[in-house]
Amino acid sequence: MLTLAVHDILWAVGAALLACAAFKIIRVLLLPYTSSLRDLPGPPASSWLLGNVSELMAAEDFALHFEWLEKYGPTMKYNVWFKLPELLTIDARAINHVLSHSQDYPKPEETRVSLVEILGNGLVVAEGELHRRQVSINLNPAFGPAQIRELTEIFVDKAQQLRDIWRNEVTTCGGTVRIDVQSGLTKMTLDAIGLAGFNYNFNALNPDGKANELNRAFEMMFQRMADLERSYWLIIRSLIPILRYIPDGYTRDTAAAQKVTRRIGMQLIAEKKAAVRQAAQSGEKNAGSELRSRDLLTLLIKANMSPDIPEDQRLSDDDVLARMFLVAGHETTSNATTWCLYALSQQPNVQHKLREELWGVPTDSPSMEELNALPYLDAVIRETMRLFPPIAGTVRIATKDDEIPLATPYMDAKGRMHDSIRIDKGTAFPIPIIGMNRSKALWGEDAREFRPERWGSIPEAAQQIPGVWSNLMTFIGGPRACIGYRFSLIEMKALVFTLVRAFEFELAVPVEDITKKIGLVQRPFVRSEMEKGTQMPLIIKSHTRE
Ligand code: HEM
Repeated sequence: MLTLAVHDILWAVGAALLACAAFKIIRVLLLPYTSSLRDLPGPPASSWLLGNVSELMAAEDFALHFEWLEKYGPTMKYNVWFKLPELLTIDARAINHVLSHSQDYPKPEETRVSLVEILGNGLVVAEGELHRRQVSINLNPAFGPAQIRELTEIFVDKAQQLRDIWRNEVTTCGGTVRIDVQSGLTKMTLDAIGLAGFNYNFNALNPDGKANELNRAFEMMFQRMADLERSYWLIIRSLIPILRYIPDGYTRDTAAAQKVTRRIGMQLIAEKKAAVRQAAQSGEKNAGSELRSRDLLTLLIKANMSPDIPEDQRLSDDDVLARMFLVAGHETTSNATTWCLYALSQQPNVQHKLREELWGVPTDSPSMEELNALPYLDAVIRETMRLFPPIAGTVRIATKDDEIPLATPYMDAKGRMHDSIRIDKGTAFPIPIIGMNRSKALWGEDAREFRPERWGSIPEAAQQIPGVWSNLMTFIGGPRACIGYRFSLIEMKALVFTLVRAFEFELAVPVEDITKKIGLVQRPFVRSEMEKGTQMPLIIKSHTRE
């Protein structure tokens, strides 16, 4: 009797689950006819199963997105699998609405879950009140101009170390050498974030080229983050939570890497807490003058131990450890600098003009103020960040039905005009970083060209872009904008200053041979050497001044 009851209950639960799944599937399949996006203008789907996915995958460097935006206007839709409509808008007012209402538009759950697996429950993935508290209490001060000024010396030292390594190679090879600049730049930025972030020497720029234990663990984590967007298994796994319990190479690798980062991270935290306590006890007022005391982790620990912070608002050691993964920034900066050297290799006049400005500075080791006082360097960095944003796009999810205001009204498929987009709860809202940065409608006909001179006066339309920095979407905007942007910009200026003074750069392969693949960042590849992985081969020659 009891067996029968259990059996019946199992059947009932199974049937309920099946009905629930069927209801969800039917609802999704009906979206092309029920979604509030259905009447937006846009290209017809090529097939029911693939929508426009195959054309999108065949297009390079977002060319199709730009073609569509020019044809259908700044607010449109295209179709993905099963003809599901996907919104695409570069309307500055709409983007501003979404970014400034960050509580209503968080990151999608699957992105957050995947990042938590790799990074732990840190700032990049925290939402709501927890995020606000973490940023306002503990992090913002550590990323302000005063702190970044202190870190400039680290950036300049590390840039000079990279310059000396390349100079040796040039000398050994008799005057010119082909170098994969991306590899050296990535090592430099890892070393810089190690020292600036937590006074840890990754020693990635070491002469024997061997990676230390923490460096290897980080390499593994970044590799896994890049895989998130490339592997079908990982995409499916992020969408179906139960699959995450199946042990695979991915979980094994990330767990092993996390074990190493946790052990070394906790040891660093304990050392820094002891040092902060000791400094407080001995009344040391001058703790900020040493390299050890200016790293971001020490600042964070000091702020967290301050008597002004109520006990219940302090971060735990685990929270602090998660904050160490701010290194999420190092590959973005090296990637942007790689594309900057590429752009300069394509524009000898710009390279020459920049070098002349840099040689006007009477020191090899400039301060933050000296770097910021160079207008052409500034314009070159802005233009690089506009044309080559390391992160091409991101996405948010509407947590409630909403009406998003538009600067430019659109005409729907039935000929009616709308000055807002109606959006249903659960709809994805992409933030097309590269789409806005390269839009002809916003930047003018030469939007796809590298032209630092444009920064003398930017078009009025571009001035509406709600970016946290420089009317660009590169670091996005609103409460969830990148907090490391000042850090990156000065690091990049230190690198470009040091390298462009020392060397002349030329592309080592025909320009058509360079392509990009999107992982975590937009990585460069050589078409005829895909097996070598990501690289940016440049011919480097020492610059000599008469
Ligand atoms: C060129 C360099 C960089 C670029 C282009 C960049 C870009 C971005 C973007 C687009 C976001 C928003 C991602 C999203 O919400 O989907 C972001 C967030 C973030 N970035 Fe950066 N970043 C750079 C460097 C850095 C550096 C050097 C650091 C730290 C030292 C850093 C720390 C962070 C943090 C902590 C967040 C999360 C902020 C939050 O959610 O409140 N970034 N970054």
